[in-house]
Amino acid sequence: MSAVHTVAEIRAAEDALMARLPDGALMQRAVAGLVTVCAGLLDGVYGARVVVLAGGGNNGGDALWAGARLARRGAHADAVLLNPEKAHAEGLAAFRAAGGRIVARDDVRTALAAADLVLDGILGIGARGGLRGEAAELARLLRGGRTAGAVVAVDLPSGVDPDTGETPGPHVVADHTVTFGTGKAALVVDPAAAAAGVLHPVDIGLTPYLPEPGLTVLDDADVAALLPDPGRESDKYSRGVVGVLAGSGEFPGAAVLAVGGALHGGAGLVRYAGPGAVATEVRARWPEAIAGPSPDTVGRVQAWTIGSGLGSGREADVAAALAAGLPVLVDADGLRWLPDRFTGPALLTPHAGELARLLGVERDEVEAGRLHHARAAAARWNAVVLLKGSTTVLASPDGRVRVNPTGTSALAAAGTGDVLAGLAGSLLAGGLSPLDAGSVAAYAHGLAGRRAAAASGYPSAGDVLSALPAVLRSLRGPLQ
Ligand SMILES: NC(=O)C1=CN([C@@H]2O[C@H](COP(=O)(O)OP(=O)(O)OC[C@H]3O[C@@H](n4cnc5c(N)ncnc54)[C@H](OP(=O)(O)O)[C@@H]3O)[C@@H](O)[C@H]2O)[C@@H](O)CC1
Ligand SMILES: [K+]
Repeated sequence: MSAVHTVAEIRAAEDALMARLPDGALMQRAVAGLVTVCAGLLDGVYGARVVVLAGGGNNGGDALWAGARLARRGAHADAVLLNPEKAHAEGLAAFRAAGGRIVARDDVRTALAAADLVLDGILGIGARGGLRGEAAELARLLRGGRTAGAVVAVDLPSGVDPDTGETPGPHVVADHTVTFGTGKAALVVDPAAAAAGVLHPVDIGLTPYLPEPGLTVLDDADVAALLPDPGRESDKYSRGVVGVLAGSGEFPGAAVLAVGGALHGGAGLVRYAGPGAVATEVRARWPEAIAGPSPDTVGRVQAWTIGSGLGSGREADVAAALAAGLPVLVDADGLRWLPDRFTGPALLTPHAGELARLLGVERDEVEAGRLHHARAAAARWNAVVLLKGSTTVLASPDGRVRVNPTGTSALAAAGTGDVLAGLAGSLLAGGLSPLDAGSVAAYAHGLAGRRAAAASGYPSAGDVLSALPAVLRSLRGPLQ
């Protein structure tokens, strides 16, 4: 599991750690990690051209110290000082002593054009708002492809908002980000995360001083530990029975895909509720599913998945499924008929457009502030909100957040959301909490998307579904 902390938490931990260390020692740990990554990216440090962009804070200090160390190893190091009066004094002295040169304003373009590596030390966790003035102009130059070399962001791409993942204005777009101590929301939540490139975490000894993280990113081992493990003694009922209320005459395929996702998510039994013609299609594809015309008639379940392809005029069916008071997942068309507030375990799985409609804002606003809007909806409906899209975000009403790291553009295809809804509903029926069910489902779904994309250029939702069993098997091992 990787952890993400807020700037306030990082500052408090740094203060506690620095109190036990000699002056400057923490920065030197950060710089050592930064130099190692830079050296690895260069085709030899000796003779390489390195340009340091240094702002007036400690982020600029890191970059200047790193430039100094690379210069000592034979690199040609140039620095652009954005705020010369405030430049980090020790870092600048070390840079000069190592032979580094300060670039005159008129020569910045030329220096960038010749650079093998650019170190972005304009702003780190001290950022407030997007880049302004000359810093904004530099970021534009970098984005305009004025440098052939790699852009390496120090701690964060300058100008992104560390705690929200928002990009309030001009910012650097990096090829790599070397980040210190712990993760930041900006490195895992779009749109900021898209500016970070490849992440290189550097341990500076902060972990013992940091609190439990409010935001986490799961890995394979976390997901394996969370996946329900049916014992040898279990039967189909103890593994969980999931009800799927999905599909319509207009969208029968949504029901087929959602039931397919549910069948592969570990539940022992899937009960489908929907119109006869759709039920016939569902049974033709999945003879193991049981079907009935409505939530009331289909039999007992332990969780409901509601919404994929429901179309219009299904309010009564949705109300009937919700009335059972069971753990529930609501997706797609089902989101039109939410209760005022959930009182039991609930997982909502909107994409940005659906969440925008729920909250009465524009889709662009949701895309620009994914964390904020997912949290707002979680608080408003007392439900876990899984906001789909680039960097899927899950916000729980208790304040916890998870970000899914396995997303892929392969999932941007019709029907993949139905598969996810079925899968997550199945995990709910298997006893997982909405936050665990949503994050495990998103993780496995992303891996299935990647696996399907590796096998076929542009995978369909059916391909993603077909890839799920192998993904789940590789995560949890075979059933005993
Ligand atoms: N603490 C430690 O020991 C360690 C810290 N470490 C490193 O320190 C970094 C944090 O350093 P930091 O706190 O000095 O803040 P930083 O990100 O350099 O920015 C502050 C400067 O930016 C300016 N500024 C702000 N917004 C702006 C804008 N929109 N556009 C333009 N300017 C803007 C602001 O100016 P002001 O507005 O105050 O005049 C101020 O000059 C951290 O990310 C990591 O890299 C590591 O070495 C590990 C050990
Ligand atoms: K930076």
